[in-house]
Amino acid sequence: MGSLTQNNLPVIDFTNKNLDPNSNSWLSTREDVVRALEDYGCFIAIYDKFSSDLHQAIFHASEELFDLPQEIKVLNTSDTPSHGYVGQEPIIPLYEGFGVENATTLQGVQKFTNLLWPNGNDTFCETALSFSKAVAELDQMVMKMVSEKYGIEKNYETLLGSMSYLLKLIKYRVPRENEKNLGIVPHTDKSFTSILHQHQVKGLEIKNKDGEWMLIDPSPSSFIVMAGDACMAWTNGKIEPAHHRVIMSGNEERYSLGLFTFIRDLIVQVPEELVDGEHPRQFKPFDHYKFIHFFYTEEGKRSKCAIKAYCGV
Ligand SMILES: O=C(O)CCC(=O)C(=O)O
Ligand SMILES: [Fe+2]
Repeated sequence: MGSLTQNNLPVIDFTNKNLDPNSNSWLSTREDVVRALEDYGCFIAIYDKFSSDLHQAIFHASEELFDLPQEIKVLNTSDTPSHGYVGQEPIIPLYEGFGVENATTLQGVQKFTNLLWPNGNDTFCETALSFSKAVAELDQMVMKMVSEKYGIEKNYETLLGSMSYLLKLIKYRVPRENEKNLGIVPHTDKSFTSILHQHQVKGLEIKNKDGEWMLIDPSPSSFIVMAGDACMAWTNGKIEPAHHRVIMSGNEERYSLGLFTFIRDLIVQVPEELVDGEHPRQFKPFDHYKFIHFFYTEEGKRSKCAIKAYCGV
């Protein structure tokens, strides 16, 4: 168990297992999950909770979305920076993304759908909702394992009550002549956790322990589970987020999806269980959405590690 790797990144199988809490497979998977997150800040989950039909359907829906005219696309706005439509940004000209807030609720997805398709789009709505729910289930399983291992389940349950889910649908176009092939600059996610899913075209690279960039192969049952900056603060630095980037190669446009979790309307604190003489508190209590706003200030963008700059002790 846990010995499988892809380009040196751990691969953890969540399929065909009895993953009831306290079962043997739950406990052994829990060990693998925590080790992977502590060592790499991420892992590749093999997860077949949804069918390959859903995989096809969600990317089909995504193509349809990106084909909308620009004046419709920009209707996808948000009070939170980068949670709405982002496109034609000078530092990442190949990148285009939509944000669906509250994506695990019918209300959230419907709000998005009704905005972009005034006559409705039930297929998009159903597909995006099923996808978000299935991926959120994986996220909750992973973080329950982490919280059990650290003895902070109660604290996690409180966070869970305030969790909000952002679905991002992302497209990278092919670079034009004389344009760089950088899809997205190296970064760590500002989320609590992120789960990425790719469609056919490679491009996602994750930095491993040795500082090498690992290219992650797409597959309909592969999901990249990553810790975000907020998870580092919550775990008092036990789990550090992975640096990742997208590099385009070849002549095909690339589609990807991400489900990002954020904690809304609750001050996040390092659990007492993770603080002792040997492990002093490294982060002050913080508001996750205020942290995101901070990240998009000049000071936030300039900082080497935004979460430490924002609430590090
Ligand atoms: O497109 C991808 O695979 C990565 C996207 C990403 O890193 C992000 O949106 O934060
Ligand atoms: Fe990212």
